[in-house]
Amino acid sequence: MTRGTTLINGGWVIPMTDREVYEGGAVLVKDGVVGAVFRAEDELPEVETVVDAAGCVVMPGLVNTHCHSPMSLFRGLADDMPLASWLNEHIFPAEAAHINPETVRAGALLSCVEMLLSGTTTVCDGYFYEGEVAEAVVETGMRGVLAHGVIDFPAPGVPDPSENVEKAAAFVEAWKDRWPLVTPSIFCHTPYTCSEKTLAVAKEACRRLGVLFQIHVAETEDEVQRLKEERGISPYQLLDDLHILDETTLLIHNVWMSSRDMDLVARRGTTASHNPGSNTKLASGLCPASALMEKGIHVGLGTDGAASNNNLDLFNDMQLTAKLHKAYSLDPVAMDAWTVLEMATLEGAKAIGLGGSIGSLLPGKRADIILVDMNKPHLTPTHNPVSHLVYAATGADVRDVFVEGRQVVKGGRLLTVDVGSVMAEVNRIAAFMG
Ligand SMILES: CSC[C@H]1O[C@@H](n2cnc3c(O)ncnc32)[C@H](O)[C@@H]1O
Ligand SMILES: [Zn+2]
Repeated sequence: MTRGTTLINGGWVIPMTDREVYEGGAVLVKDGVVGAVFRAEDELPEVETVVDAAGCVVMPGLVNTHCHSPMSLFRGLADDMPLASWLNEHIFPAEAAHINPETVRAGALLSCVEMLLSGTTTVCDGYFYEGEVAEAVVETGMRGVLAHGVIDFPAPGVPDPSENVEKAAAFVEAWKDRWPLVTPSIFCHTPYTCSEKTLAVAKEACRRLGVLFQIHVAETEDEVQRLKEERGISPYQLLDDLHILDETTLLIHNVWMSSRDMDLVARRGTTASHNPGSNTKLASGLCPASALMEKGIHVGLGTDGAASNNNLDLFNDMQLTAKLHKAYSLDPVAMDAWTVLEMATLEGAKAIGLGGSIGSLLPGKRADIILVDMNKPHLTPTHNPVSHLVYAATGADVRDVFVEGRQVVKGGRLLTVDVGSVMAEVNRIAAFMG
């Protein structure tokens, strides 16, 4: 028996290293890392702890490639309107009035709680006071690629926009080697709220610091149309002219893309985040995710913030992705369940620069593992667990969650923070919002 070893044994192991389900398999975890994956017929090692996974799917934790975690504070504050009104008339004013380090910490804690309980182990996030988000991620035991936001207006914590990139770079310096589960990054809001100079300087800082550059792009038809009228180019051409499109840039939304834009992004090796919940609710449109993947672009799934989705349960977004693309293309084969599951795990990990360490249960990768309980009426019978994960399960079916080998959810209960207190604090803050 090797000390410090855990065997997650039984159920349907889906390692995401191939399109195979190991029925009655097992996963060995040692020192926070996946030690081995076993098939039913393999001999199992003697270990210190055994977790009984009978009746459960055992798979990599989900990867949320786009979120603004503090925005759970604004959940349900402004619904049923387009992006421009949502942002300019409701969200920006609410941020100016209510965002400060304490409220960011409270909203981020709530989002981390929601994500962990629904099986998301890694979040790629961008906001203001992102250091507070990082503290919340550490406290709850999540993994995160966390970005300080850059916008050319006075913003929470950055009253002078001329200091925005400097502040973002300072965040990266502060978190670069601080906590192994936190990878810092920089997030430019959009090509229409950041000047060309800001975009170029922010990307240059990312290059110097060796971190991911993130940006919302081509979210609405109006955004693309305006740039075309003003400059005669697409936002992708603009970003490429500024040398921003490369393998360490994550493009978020990508709803209004031409095939020329897609080819350009593919040539540059740039990655993408698909946010179907937010894009449908704001009536922005649908990202051509299948076409992007056919061109070899890594596309992950994102929830966006809880103010535009309105929850952070990636199981919802998986189901939406599978169904929307079929309806839109009139092709029942489009976005099959395996493809969607890959987007929510390994492809998402690749999209945010963590493909070498998470997203599958390949031995040597970090042990971010979830158990999804199939012993539920709405998941019975289990002819095909992959089908259930995409078309029938919800985050509430997640039983256990491990991040870096540490159990943070057990039997549907969070072990790291007191959920009631987190909710009470957000309710206290929300009481001040009109
Ligand atoms: C610098 S990122 C934080 C900034 O982005 C705003 N935001 C949230 N969701 C969206 C979206 O879908 N499109 C554009 N901007 C968005 C958020 O409110 C923050 O101000
Ligand atoms: Zn966003």
